Amino acid sequence: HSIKMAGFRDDQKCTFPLQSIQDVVKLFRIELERGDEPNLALLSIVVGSVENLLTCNRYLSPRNETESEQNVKPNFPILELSTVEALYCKFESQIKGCVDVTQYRGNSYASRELVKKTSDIIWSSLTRSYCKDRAHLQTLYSYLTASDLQHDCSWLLKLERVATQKAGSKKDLLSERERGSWRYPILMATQGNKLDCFGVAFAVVAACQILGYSDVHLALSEDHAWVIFGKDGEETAEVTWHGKGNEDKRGQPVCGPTAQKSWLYLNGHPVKCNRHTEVAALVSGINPSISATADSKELATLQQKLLWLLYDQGDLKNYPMAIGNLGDLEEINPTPGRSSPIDLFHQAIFAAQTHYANHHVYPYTYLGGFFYRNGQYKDALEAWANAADVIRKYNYGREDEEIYKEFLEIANDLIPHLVKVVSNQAIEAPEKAESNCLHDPQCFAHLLRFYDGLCAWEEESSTPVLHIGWARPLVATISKFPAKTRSHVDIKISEEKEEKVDDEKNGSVNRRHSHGRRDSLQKNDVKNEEDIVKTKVNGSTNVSDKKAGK
Ligand SMILES: CC1(C)CN=C(N2CCN(c3ncnc4sc(CCF)cc34)CC2)S1
Repeated sequence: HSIKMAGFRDDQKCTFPLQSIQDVVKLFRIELERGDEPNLALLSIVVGSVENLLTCNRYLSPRNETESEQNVKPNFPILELSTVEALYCKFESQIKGCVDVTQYRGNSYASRELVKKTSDIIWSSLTRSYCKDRAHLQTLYSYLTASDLQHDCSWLLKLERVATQKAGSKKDLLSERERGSWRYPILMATQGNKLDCFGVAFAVVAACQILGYSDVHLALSEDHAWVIFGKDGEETAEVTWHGKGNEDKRGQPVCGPTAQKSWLYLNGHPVKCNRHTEVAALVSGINPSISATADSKELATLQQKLLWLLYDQGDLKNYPMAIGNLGDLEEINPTPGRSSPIDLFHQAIFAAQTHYANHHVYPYTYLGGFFYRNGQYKDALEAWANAADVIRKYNYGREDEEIYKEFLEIANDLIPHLVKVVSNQAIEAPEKAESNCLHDPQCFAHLLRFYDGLCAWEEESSTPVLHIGWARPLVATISKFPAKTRSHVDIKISEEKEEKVDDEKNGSVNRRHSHGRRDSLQKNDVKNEEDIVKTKVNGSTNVSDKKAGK
């Protein structure tokens, strides 16, 4: 008897075996367009299998045997239904085997105990020690199989190669399909569950979906993931670890002072996923990298097509990072007739401004990075200044290292390089001096606003941000702007009552004051009104006579 197909419907089964990018896109389309929820575990296993075959197991398929590893270009592996079903069944029986839902019967919403129990099952089954920030550990495929299988599998390959040589002719070469079905019992035999921190959170949500809890959803910040559940998704729970050397807080709600002011938790503005946004997170997490220098073109194309599918369904509207990922992919390989990278990055910014009160940094660093790579340096400086206008709303904490590194690289690597390039341009092409960044007061104004945001981030923070390592590049950068340019920047000192604009209470309306600068009070929650000396930093190109020393 064939194994009862574990909950796979005919319309899912009919797309197998998956042999091309189109086949995978078709399976996702079926899952996303049907009335019922898309099956997160199924899609994660499929994506993980394809990613593994296209990036890790390159030498496993016969096509690669003859050619050298480097120039091999398998167009696409064959993914059998039996392989996917076997892994799905393994996950389903593990979850259902460990959670006795009868003790949670009655309340249709998940309880904190259930979420914690599900997290414990995933957590306790992970391999003891492994490199947590390795690539390709984000899907259930990685959790249900072992990447060290390849080493176990080498004897299998030697055996086959010997068998093939003995057989002599090609016809005896086992087809991928025959070998595939033959080989997977080895897949099943080897334990070795590995997941990265995002993968654990995703696995918990996929497990809760299998247990029938449609209220358990993924919550995503720019560097962490947790779950929301209960009526209206009001409850939160940590289900995974974050960073290195931090005690995990699994089972605890996301709240309290750390969550309020730290960038890691986005001050109450995380992406709260539904099932479609969870599929978008899974697709965003596809990692095409084969090595530090090579990417799988097929996998990048698959990711791009799946993101456009989700985009067209409206599933990226409240997910700025996914739109940003699509913008990066479009820069590398533009899809005819589709939005340009810059349009996509602006859509990501709009999404962050609309849904998350402009509390996300990455939409601006996606845009800034694009302008930087394309030599549009003034626009890059403006985007980075806008990124700094976001981070000023937060207090820097010890778990915010990722965004600290992001700003460190911009300030101490990208901007100094940018300034070096434009100062060489000014020397090589003096006739173009007028359009040169170093002669444009607005560029200098963007630079000052960038650093002002970092200073405001540091104020009231438990941990300092800037130190001497920042000062040297800053001095070098400022000194490249001629005094004439610097003098054109109007720095108006205006004495005025600052009414306090509280991000939280006023729906975090980002009020601009009369002189157009973000109120740094927003994050200080100053209760009583104070005389605040506000400065205006705005590059005005019109030279006031006295300023020009006339
Ligand atoms: C402008 C950039 C430096 C380029 N890539 C960036 N990212 C790549 C993709 N990233 C992401 N893309 C989609 N969804 C998520 S959820 C998440 C937190 C861990 F769960 C990260 C992340 C993280 C940010 S930011």
